[in-house]
Amino acid sequence: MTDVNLYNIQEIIYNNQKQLAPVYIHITKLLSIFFIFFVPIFDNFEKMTILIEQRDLGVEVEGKKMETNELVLDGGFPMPKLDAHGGGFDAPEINAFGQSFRDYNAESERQKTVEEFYRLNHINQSFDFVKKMREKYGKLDKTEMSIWECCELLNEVVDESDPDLDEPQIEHLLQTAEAIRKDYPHQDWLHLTALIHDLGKVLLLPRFGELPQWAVVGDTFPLGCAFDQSIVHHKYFKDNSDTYNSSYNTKNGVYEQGCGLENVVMSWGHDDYMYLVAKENGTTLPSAALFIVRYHSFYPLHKSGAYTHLMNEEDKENLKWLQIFNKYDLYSKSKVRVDVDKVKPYYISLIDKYFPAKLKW
Ligand SMILES: O[C@H]1[C@H](O)[C@@H](O)[C@H](O)[C@@H](O)[C@H]1O
Ligand SMILES: [Fe+2]
Ligand SMILES: [Fe+2]
Repeated sequence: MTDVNLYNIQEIIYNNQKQLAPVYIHITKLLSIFFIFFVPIFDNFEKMTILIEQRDLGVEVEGKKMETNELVLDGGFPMPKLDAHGGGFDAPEINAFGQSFRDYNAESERQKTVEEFYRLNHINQSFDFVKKMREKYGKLDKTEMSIWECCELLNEVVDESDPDLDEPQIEHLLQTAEAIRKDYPHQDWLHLTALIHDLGKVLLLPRFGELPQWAVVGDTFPLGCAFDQSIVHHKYFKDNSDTYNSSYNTKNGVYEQGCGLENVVMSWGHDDYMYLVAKENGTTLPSAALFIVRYHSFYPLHKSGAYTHLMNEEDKENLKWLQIFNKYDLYSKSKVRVDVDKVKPYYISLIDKYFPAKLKW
């Protein structure tokens, strides 16, 4: 009896399987179609999301929206599409103090220090002041040292203009470099650019004349033409004498449309100084790297799209790299420390590749 039942059950299953066979085949076919056609589409949805996100970083240049994901060549350095790093860097929404990044009006103790910084910065940065500083520091007669020695000096430097970070600056250099290295593993020049971009902050140290914070850090802006409304705490320019100089207070001021940023006098600080150091010591870094170092604090341009009428074609190309870099410079700021000894050999090898052993500062 049991045997018969078992046999019957087996037969039922067998018959069912025979009947279901075409259904199974159908399901298998459907699954293959799904994997062949739909999975890549879903994959692209993900990439599209990234592209849209990146488009917000685009800046309008003479009425034309510049896309940061265009494939372009820069001095022989192929520019990867922004989605090439497959997801990439996740920009956090809040900084280490629980506020959104670059919120210059958030109520906090730090906000007061930052605002006071910008008050002094906006009163004192003038066309004449910058001319004098460029001449003085352009001599590079302060000291001689390697790039890594300079990184170590930044152990002692804290930036009062920064609402998002109060760690020693060497942490910031390594955090930026490591974050960009993760997403752009083959662009070693970009890793090194990140490492050196803020080295100019040594101007705060006694050996470099101990300049006040307002002459070293903070966002930068052009002198010799009108101060754009997008500059942080713009109101303090009312006490800057350039505001009342009729040669300097028009849209173009002393410049011509499209003259190129290299002909524009920028407020003095760590960007321009480090650019001078790198260039005069004969770095082999590409022009996009020098552009990043020189204009990374120029938020009115790369974030707000102001002053684009002063750019030339080369600036427009380089701006795309700057906008990629900026994301890492800003959003990698955190309390998570990088293991300096672990990453040091890698950065030393890059320094050897792109810089002489000793530089004049
Ligand atoms: O406070 C920050 C800091 O000083 C950065 O190094 C500079 O590049 C930024 O533009 C500035 O806003
Ligand atoms: Fe900076
Ligand atoms: Fe920075």
